[in-house]
Amino acid sequence: MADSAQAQKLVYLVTGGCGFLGEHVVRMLLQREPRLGELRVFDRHLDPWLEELKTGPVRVTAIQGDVTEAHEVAAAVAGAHVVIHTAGLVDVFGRASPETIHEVNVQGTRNVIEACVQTGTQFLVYTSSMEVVGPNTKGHPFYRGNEDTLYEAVHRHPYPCSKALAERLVLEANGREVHGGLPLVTCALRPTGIYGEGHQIMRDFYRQGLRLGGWLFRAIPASVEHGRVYVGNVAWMHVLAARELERRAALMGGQVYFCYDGSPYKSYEDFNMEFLGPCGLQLVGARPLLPYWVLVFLAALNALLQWLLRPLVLYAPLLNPYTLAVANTTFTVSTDKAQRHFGYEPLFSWEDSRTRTILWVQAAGSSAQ
Ligand SMILES: NC(=O)C1=CN([C@@H]2O[C@H](COP(=O)(O)OP(=O)(O)OC[C@H]3O[C@@H](n4cnc5c(N)ncnc54)[C@H](O)[C@@H]3O)[C@@H](O)[C@H]2O)C=CC1
Ligand SMILES: CC(C)CCC[C@@H](C)[C@H]1CC[C@H]2[C@@H]3[C@H](O)CC4=CC(=O)CC[C@]4(C)[C@H]3CC[C@]12C
Repeated sequence: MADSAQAQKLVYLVTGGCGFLGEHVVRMLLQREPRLGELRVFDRHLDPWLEELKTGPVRVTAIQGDVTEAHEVAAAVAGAHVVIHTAGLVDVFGRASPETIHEVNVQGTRNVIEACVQTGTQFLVYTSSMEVVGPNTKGHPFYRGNEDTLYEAVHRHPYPCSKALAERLVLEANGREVHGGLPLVTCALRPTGIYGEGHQIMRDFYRQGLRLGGWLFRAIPASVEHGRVYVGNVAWMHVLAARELERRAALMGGQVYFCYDGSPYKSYEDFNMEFLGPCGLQLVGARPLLPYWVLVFLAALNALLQWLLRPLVLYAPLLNPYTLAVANTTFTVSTDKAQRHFGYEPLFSWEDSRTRTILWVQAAGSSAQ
């Protein structure tokens, strides 16, 4: 697509395009990618809002499919110029089995790579995660780190294990020859905790706070910083990376980029209060109300109950040993690599991101969606 780049209309495929992040990527492409000719949205579950998008100038093709099915992926990838692979099983609560998480996140990614190679698609952007790095099982802090910061990445939980393996597959595939003889160019974007319109855990916290009469109770010390990034900026970073991969293949190919923006460094709960506070909730306690060992005990109890009840019912509360460790370990990034490599600047300021999220929480919290 080199010479006629300005004129040629491109075909993009977004896997997981109906998910929280995927929807934002899809809408961002339609708004901000002038070379877009066709947008293929591939997901296991197609959402009704896709229908509205079909009336615009860009051809939007909804494809119901499963990334674990190699033939379905190959059919969707055939003829695409760029793939943004954001589909994944995000489960840190024990809802799915480790085998299923591996199958979707690792084998699904392998299928996407092989489909690119077989069909001649040259550009692949993969949605990785901060979890590929940490927090690690030892609870070491990662304080304002960047892509080159040395950190002992040790995983045991199926989700980070699967994201780390999948990211490695994507990076190792960079440079492979695709059908037609050209090299595959890949990169991986690593969001920290994403927030914004569509963030289900935020909505759940809001509803829980309403049920408790407007109160939430501090569980984690305010001094523990947790990295967060606005979904619109994560989507924008995907769109920009996908666009620039062709022009800057030598620089960007095989690289990883943390996703970042101007969101403040705060604890997980204090950050959530930036949105839940204006929606009428209050966080009780300058310090955690329960001693940490009680939380550790409750998290272990939840894990035991999950295991005992599994034959009868799925018990998957938010608090378990893994989520407690993540929430209780400082992990924040400070980097400008995406700016240096492909000119990324956040599209949404912190104030914009905050306002948009508050409006969504207010609407989502009071409706049944
Ligand atoms: N939510 C977060 O804070 C973060 C998410 N990520 C990554 O971002 C990506 C998107 O995550 P979210 O939007 O939060 O999750 P999500 O669950 O809202 O979206 C994932 C989408 O993938 C689809 N999907 C799942 N299994 C599939 C399969 N077998 N075949 C086809 N489609 C399938 C789902 O139907 C869903 O629409 C994931 O790869 C996740 O690992 C990375 C860092 C942080
Ligand atoms: C008081 C409790 C201990 C609070 C529980 C909060 C947890 C449910 C969430 C705290 C940190 C979140 C994770 C973090 O933002 C990093 C993530 C990256 C991903 O790729 C997927 C999601 C997640 C694991 C995210 C999940 C919820 C938390 C564990």
